[in-house]
Amino acid sequence: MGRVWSFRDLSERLAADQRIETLSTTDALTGVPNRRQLAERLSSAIADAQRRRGRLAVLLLDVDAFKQINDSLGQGIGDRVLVEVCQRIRRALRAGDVVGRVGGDQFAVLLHHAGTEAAEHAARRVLRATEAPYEIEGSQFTLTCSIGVALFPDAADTAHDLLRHAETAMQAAKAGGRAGFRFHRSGSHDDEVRKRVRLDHAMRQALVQNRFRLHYQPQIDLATGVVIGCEALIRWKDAHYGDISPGDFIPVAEASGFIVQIGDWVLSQAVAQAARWLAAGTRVPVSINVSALQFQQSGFVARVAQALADAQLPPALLELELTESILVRDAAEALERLQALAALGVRLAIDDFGTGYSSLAYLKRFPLDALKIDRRFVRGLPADESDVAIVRAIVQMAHALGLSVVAEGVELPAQRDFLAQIGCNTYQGFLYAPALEPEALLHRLTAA
Ligand SMILES: Nc1nc2c(ncn2[C@@H]2O[C@@H]3COP(=O)(O)O[C@H]4[C@@H](O)[C@H](n5cnc6c(=O)[nH]c(N)nc65)O[C@@H]4COP(=O)(O)O[C@H]3[C@H]2O)c(=O)[nH]1
Repeated sequence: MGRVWSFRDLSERLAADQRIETLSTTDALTGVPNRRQLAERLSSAIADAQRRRGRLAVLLLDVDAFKQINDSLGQGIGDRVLVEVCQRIRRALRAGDVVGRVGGDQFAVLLHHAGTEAAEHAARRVLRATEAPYEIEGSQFTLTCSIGVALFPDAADTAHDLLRHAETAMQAAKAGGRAGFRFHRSGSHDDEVRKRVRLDHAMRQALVQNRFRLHYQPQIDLATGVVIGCEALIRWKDAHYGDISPGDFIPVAEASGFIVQIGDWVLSQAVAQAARWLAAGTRVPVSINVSALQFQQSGFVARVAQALADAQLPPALLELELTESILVRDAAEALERLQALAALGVRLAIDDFGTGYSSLAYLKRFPLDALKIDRRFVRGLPADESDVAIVRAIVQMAHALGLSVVAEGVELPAQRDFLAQIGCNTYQGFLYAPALEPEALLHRLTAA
């Protein structure tokens, strides 16, 4: 049966809704916003400050040793203490500032338009106000509070993070002897810098102490299944840090410039290894990764020539993998350098193709031999339509330009089979083998 709503029903309903809304956003004991409402008000204040390029501060206050008050004077008095603390905080602040109860004995304060100085004044006022003697139901006592302060935009730019940082600062105030306040110190950036500096230092030690190794990942001809080359990948086992991935330390070396020395070491090690394999009767071309900074060194071409001469390696057994960014950055100079390298007789490949900006037509200007398709495009093969379209297009156009194509990161037979079917030339990936120690690679080659 249908329900007929009267005005009375409606107004009761609205009142009930209002009550529910109030209960879910207000702290029942003190009547101030609860954590949820405070976080909402903080979020909108942040959005507003962002628009105005303004500032704000969050204070997180915790009553010191509140449990003792509860235990010795009883929970009833404990509750009244919290109500009084809350009133004192409100009176110590400006009209527009917001106080909320965010935990048992924790209050948070949102100070609009406040920077360091204003936040410090407010924290001092709140501490003074809450430290004045209390008299509740005949009991007289004093208490202290600890406050943590976090500023927007200095410490964080979300309500959640500001509250979190204010809490950490409050805990620091407690650890520092209570009854005081602390600002959040944004250590994360400094920590990051320190970490990078330590890693850079450790890398320099590692090179001197000969802790780097090269492993070699086989590259397989898709038409014949024969290993026709390998990619040298650097490995670092540090005495203190353990195994460190090149994905972690190469970017640090690139940022500090140390990549030039590492790259030089890789070059001489890789050509020496290929020369040893050749001397042992196995002809395996080696590819090495060349960073942009290394490539841009004025002596780079001469260095490559020297390394080949030192190892007496035929240049055709060395391939340099360059990133697309090398071609895009200073095209005229890059072209000259690539021509000099091609004249030496080394092979040139573009690594991680598809992730940069160069178009295939643009590649025509450079004396390249191969393109390596980034493993991100290989991952979705053969099911992902867009990966299929991209890989197909790269293979077709590369072939039109006379370049051979190497697919990276092949992990599944279905990926390999699809690549073979569309005429891709070579693949590498865990499906055949990860990067192997030189002896293990030779073993795979001779056992095959
Ligand atoms: N998921 C998956 N990954 C596969 C598969 N097959 C190979 N890989 C990994 O893919 C990376 C391929 O090297 P990259 O794209 O040149 O990416 C390299 C390269 O940019 C850089 N790097 C490594 N060695 C050197 C080096 O000697 N010199 C320079 N400049 N960079 C290097 O570090 C990056 C990471 O190297 P690694 O950690 O050795 O990671 C290697 C390799 O171990 C596979 O089937 N699936």
